[in-house]
Amino acid sequence: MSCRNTPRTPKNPPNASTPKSTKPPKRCDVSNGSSTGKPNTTFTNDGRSPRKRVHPVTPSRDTFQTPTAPQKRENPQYYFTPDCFMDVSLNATPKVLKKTPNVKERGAEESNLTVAVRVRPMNPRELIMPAVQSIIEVNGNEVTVLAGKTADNSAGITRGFNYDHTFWSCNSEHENYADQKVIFDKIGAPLVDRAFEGYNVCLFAYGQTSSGKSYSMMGIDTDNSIAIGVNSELGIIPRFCHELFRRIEDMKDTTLAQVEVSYFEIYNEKIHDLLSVTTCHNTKNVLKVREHHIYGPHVPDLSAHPVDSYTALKNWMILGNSQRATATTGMNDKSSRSHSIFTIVLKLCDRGTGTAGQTRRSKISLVDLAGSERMSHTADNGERLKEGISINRSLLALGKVIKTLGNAGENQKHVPYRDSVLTWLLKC
Ligand SMILES: Nc1ncnc2c1ncn2[C@@H]1O[C@H](COP(=O)(O)OP(=O)(O)OP(=O)(O)O)[C@@H](O)[C@H]1O
Repeated sequence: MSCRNTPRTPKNPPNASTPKSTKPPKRCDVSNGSSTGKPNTTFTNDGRSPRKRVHPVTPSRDTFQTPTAPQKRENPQYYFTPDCFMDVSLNATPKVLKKTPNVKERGAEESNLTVAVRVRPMNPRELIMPAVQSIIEVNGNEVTVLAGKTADNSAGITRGFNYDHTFWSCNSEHENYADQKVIFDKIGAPLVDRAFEGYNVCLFAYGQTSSGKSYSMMGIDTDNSIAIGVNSELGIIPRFCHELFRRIEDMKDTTLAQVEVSYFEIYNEKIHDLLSVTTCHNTKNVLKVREHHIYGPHVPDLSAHPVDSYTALKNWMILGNSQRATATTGMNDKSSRSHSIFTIVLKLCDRGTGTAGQTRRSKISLVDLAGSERMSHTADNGERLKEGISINRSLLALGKVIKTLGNAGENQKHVPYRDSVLTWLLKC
């Protein structure tokens, strides 16, 4: 589908199949993984608590039209609202929204925020370091850190932390070993469900540098095949996209679906479009964030690309990954030097017998954050140092925002979203 504020850059990259227009609604989840024998965390917010505003989809920018839509065109608010902020169609509001109990009534397990921790195996660098051993243990949903453990296993201090999910990925012989498929099934698949119900979802990976965030989110494409089953190293994002199109195929007789993707990075507090076909590798255009008076911060000039198959989407994903800023640091041979945000907009319309069916729209944000780092371990030259400072500063801002939201209570304090581009954009 076409977006008023989103210039339609040239079609799909080489090999991409013919695009189809589509624009979706939203839902939100977050996830992060761990590394270095240390846990990486994954937060998921399935947006089960309805996104504040629910309103009909505007016909001028949506292929799917509702009978009442033409009236909305006369309202300037609808004219200038970016497509990415078009929430769930009023008529198609999922029933679960209406049934959502208030916070006091529901248990923690029904929270719309899920946090998972994954423990990765030690890497070759850690394995050859003298006297290095794992200090993490996972039991059920608890992670235990043996903070004072010594080489001879003498007494130490232990600390336990509980999460919604914990994953042990250190040795494949372990009975609870969690591979990429297990991670997706537990963390990613429920978000696909929510997205098809019309919620916005956001999943992000958070952790220190080299903890395995990119591995968990994107994984490794070992055989360049579109078949997920034969490629065990693929991460949550490709699996999510594959599952999305599998379900669309299953429901094609009853539901018309449109999918659109965007991919951008925040590098040194600047936004770069990773899917811009006009971008030269070393001269990326810097995009601006704009604050919409109703729908909040957005990136008006970000390109959005309609896709009609997993193959087409994968071509965009490969292009975006190739343009992402990475570098070798003292901690990671291919360290992400930017936060990347892969966005899918899914729009579903029931094939009704009448003139127009009901529309559900969901925005899916899959975020691979850059890792926090100690300058003494990673920063070996001026550029890395500058990147590291920027990364740490924005992660600090993210921490402050999460903390403020968590402590907000009834006396909601000022939430410092504007302290970094990342938190400003994630505000919506
Ligand atoms: N669960 C895992 N199983 C096997 N290897 C892993 C796993 N997690 C991470 N790795 C490996 O560890 C290394 C570092 O992982 P990755 O690059 O994903 O870390 P990162 O957290 O994204 O780092 P940065 O923040 O610096 O970008 C990679 O070589 C990756 O293949």
